[in-house]
Parts: sequence; C-alpha cells; structure tokens
Amino acid sequence: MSNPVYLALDLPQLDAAKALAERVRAHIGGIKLGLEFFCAHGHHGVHEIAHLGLPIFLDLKLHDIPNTVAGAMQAIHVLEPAIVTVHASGGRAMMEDAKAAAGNGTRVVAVTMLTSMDDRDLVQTGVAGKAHDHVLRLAELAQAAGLDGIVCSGHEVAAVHRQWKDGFFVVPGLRMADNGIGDQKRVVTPRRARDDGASVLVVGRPINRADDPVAAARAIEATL
Ligand SMILES: O=C(O)c1cc(=O)[nH]c(=O)n1[C@@H]1O[C@H](COP(=O)(O)O)[C@@H](O)[C@H]1O
Repeated sequence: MSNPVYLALDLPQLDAAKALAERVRAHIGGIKLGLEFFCAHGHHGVHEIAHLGLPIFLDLKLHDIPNTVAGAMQAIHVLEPAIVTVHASGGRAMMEDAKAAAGNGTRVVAVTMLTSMDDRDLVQTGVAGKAHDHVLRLAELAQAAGLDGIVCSGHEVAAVHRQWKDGFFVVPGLRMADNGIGDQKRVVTPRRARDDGASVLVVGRPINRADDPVAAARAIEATL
C-alpha cells in the first residue's frame, strides 16, 4: 500500500520548501500545497515542487459562487493536481460545478468543518449542534453533489466512512503524543486516523517544525 502521508508544505520560502520536500521524500506519499504556498509562489511554485515526482494536493479551499469556483478550477487544470479542495458550505451547486470543471485525474474533496474549530466555534458561526453532526451532514451534501470525498477530522472519519463506503477521506489535524497541538482543536494520531478509514493523512508542523524532519517523518511512517 502506498504511503498515505501528504506533507503540508506550509513554508513561505520556495527554496526551503523544496529542500524540505526533497529531504523527506522517501517517507511521504504526496505533497500538499496550500494557500500560503500558492499565494506566494503560484503556478511556478507548483511546477517546481511537482518536479519531485510526488502527487500534488492543491489545497485552495475554494469558496465562492459556482461560476467563479468553476473558473478557478479551469485555471488550475494545467497543474494536473491529484487532489483539490473546495468548501462544502459553498453549497451543492458550487460543488457540482467545481467537479464538472476539474480535470479527469483530479479528485475534488470538500472541506466540512475545519479541524481548528470545536463545537463552541461552530455555534459562533450560527450553526446549532455538534461538530460531528455538522460534518456528517456536509459529507452527505458533498456526496450528493458528486464529489470524490471530504476533508474532516479524525474524530468524525469513522462515522463518515460508515455513511459513504467508497468515499475518499482526507484527514488533517494529526499529532503524535509528543507534538504540540498549536491552533488545531480536533486532533488524533496518524495511526488512529488511518485505522478509522482516512485515505490521506495531512501532516504539517509535526514534520516541518521538527528539529529533525526526516526522523519525524520516519517515526510517523513507522506507526502506520
Ligand atoms: O484542507 C486541509 O488540508 C485542512 C483542513 C482542516 O480542516 N484543517 C487543516 O489543518 N487543514 C490543513 O492541514 C494542514 C495541517 O497542518 P499542521 O497542523 O501543521 O499539521 C494545514 O496545511 C491546514 O491548512
């Protein structure tokens, strides 16, 4: 089985990002390039990282009217990303149009509820109820819209997997026992997320900020 760990290359400098990806390359299955990276380095940066030969997950978390999101999807066709994110709260029509505009080889997955939020944060956004129910509801909407899967925390992935048997599930907010939690609120270990049905494990700071990123990536790999 291929390594499910995607390294979140959340670094502002392109050279440093490239160097880190090269160092840990043997211990990861793909690379996630997010807003920080894409805003700083754009298409050029994606091409530079793609030279490493690992699948690219372009985490743009698109959230706009359907026409605009479809246009953005078309604009990134040329980059041939393996995975792209949109926000499920953008609604069914937006997700349908995003999927229709994506290239054939690209999985479109919907972010349900950010792992940096808990039940209290959810209520503050005007959504009554629990994170768990909110994630399951948005997963159902994403499935109905024809997306490939969702992004959720390790707290929900087992339940989502029961509800959507052949879905593709991306789980960030992963921490080993000795890692700091930072701004994340719904965290589990990489092993638990995988056992509960995650298809992709997104790991950033536990590798990026480690004193020895290669050792950190190896340690995570060894638990899987
Ligand atoms: O879509 C994501 O990848 C994502 C969704 C989510 O709910 N939470 C979340 O942390 N992420 C991303 O996953 C990565 C997590 O980074 P670390 O907390 O440093 O491991 C970051 O790049 C986030 O942008």
